[in-house]
Amino acid sequence: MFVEIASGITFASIYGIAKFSSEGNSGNDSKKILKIADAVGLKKDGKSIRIFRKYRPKEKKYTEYVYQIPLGLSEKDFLDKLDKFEDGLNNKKTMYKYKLSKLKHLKLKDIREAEDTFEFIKDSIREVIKIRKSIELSYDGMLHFKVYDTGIPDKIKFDEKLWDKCQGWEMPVGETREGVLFHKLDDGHTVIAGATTFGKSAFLKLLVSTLLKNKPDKTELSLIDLKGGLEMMYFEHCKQTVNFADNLEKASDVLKSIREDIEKRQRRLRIKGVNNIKKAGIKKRHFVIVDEASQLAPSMNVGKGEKALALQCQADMAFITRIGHSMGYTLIYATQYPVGDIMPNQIKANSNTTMCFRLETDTQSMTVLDRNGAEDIELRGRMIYSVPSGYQQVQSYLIADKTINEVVAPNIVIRPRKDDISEVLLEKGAKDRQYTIEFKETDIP
Ligand SMILES: Nc1ncnc2c1ncn2[C@@H]1O[C@H](COP(=O)(O)OP(=O)(O)OP(=O)(O)O)[C@@H](O)[C@H]1O
Repeated sequence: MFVEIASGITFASIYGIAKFSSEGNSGNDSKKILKIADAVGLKKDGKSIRIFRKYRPKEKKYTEYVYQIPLGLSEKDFLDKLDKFEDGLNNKKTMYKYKLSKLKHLKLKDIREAEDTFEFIKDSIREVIKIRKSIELSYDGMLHFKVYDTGIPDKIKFDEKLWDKCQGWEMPVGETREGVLFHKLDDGHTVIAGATTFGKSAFLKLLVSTLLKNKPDKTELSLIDLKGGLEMMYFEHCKQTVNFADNLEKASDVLKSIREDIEKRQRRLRIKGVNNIKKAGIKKRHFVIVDEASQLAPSMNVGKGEKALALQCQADMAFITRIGHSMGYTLIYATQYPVGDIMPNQIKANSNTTMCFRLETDTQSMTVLDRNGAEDIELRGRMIYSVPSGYQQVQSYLIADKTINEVVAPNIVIRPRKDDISEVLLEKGAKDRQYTIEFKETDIP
C-alpha cells in the first residue's frame, strides 16, 4: 500500500495521511503545457503549439497530450526545456512515498543494532518516489507529451522474489513508470553504455546473478572484464564461467576461441540440416559479457601488436553479433565511452537492445541511442531502455553483495592449480556449502 507524506513530517503520523490516488489527477495540464511553452519561448513568429488530441489509455498511469508545433521548432527544443514543463505541472511541495508493507520484512535484530532507529526504519520503508508528475516526450510529426501521475523511484533495492516472476530467459531490469520491466536475455545482443559510476557494473552483476539463479544448468559465460577483473571476480570461479579474461591478450584468446566454437557449431548444424539452435534442440545459451569494451578499441591501444589484437577482438565481436544469436551466443557489450571506434557500427546495428545510463555528452547519447537525453540523466541506476518497439526510462535494481554471494556459492567449482597432479575438477560446495567463497567490494586506491 502506498501512502503519501510531505517531507519532514514524523514517522508516527504516516498512518494518518491520505492515500495517493493514481487515477485521473490530470487537472488542466493541457493548458498548463501550452502556457509553459509560451513562457519559455517555444513559439515561432507569434505562433504557439496547438493541442490536437488528449487521451488517457485504460489501465495506464498517464494522460497523453498531442500537439502540433510551429514550423522551425524541433523535438530537441522541447526536450531541452523538459524540466521547466515538469516543474510547471507539479506543486511546490516535495512529496515522498513510503511502503508500509515493507515493515513486516524488518528484522528486530537489525532495528536494535541501528545507530538511529527512527532513520533506519524510515530508510527501510522509503521508496524515494517523489510524487511528482513526470513527462515523457516523443515526436512523430506531432509532439507527444505523456504526463505520468508519478515519477520513477530514485533507488530500488533488488528483491529476490522478482526472480520467481521471470519467465524463460527474462531478467528483472528495474522499474518504469508502469511497473517492473523484464528483459529477455536470449532475444538478441545488448549494448550497455554509461559514464563511470552510474551503474553499468552493478547492472551486469544483476544480469549474471539472474542467469546463475534461474538457469544454472543452461548458462555458459565468457566474462571479459577489462577493469582488471575486479567487477566480474564474483563469478570467476562459477562452473558456468567457461572463459575469464582480464586483459587484452586474454580477451583476444577468448574471443578467438568463441568464434571458432561458433563456426564449429555452424558446421555441425549444417550437417544436421538445421539453421539454428532451437531447431537443433540445444538448450544451453552462451553469454559473452564485455565490461569496459573501450579497452578493446584500436584507438585506445598504442603499441602495434596491441592495435592488431584490438582489431581482431572487434572483428570477433562483430562476428558474434552477426552470426552468434542463431548459434546460441549473445554479446553484452558495455562501455563508458560510446564514441568513434569504441562503438563499432556493426555491433550497434546488430544489437537490438540498448541500455543507456548517464552519458557525458549529447553526441555520445546520439551515437548509442540515436537521440539526445542520456546526458540529462542525473541519477545512478537510471537508464534509457531502448528496443526496436520504443524506449523508456527505467530505474534499475541495485543488487546487494550478500544476494550475489548467495547465488554464487552453490555454483563455485574449485579448479586444481596447473601444477597439481590430478586434473580432476573438484565440484563441491553446491549442497554442503563446503567451499563458500565470500567476496566483498573494496575501494582500490
Ligand atoms: N541501480 C542503482 N541504483 C542506485 N545506485 C546505484 C545503482 N547502480 C549503481 N549504483 C551506485 O553507483 C555506484 C557505482 O556503480 P557501478 O560500479 O555499477 O558503476 P559503473 O557505471 O560500472 O562505473 P565504472 O565504469 O567506473 O566501474 C555503486 O557503488 C552504487 O552505489
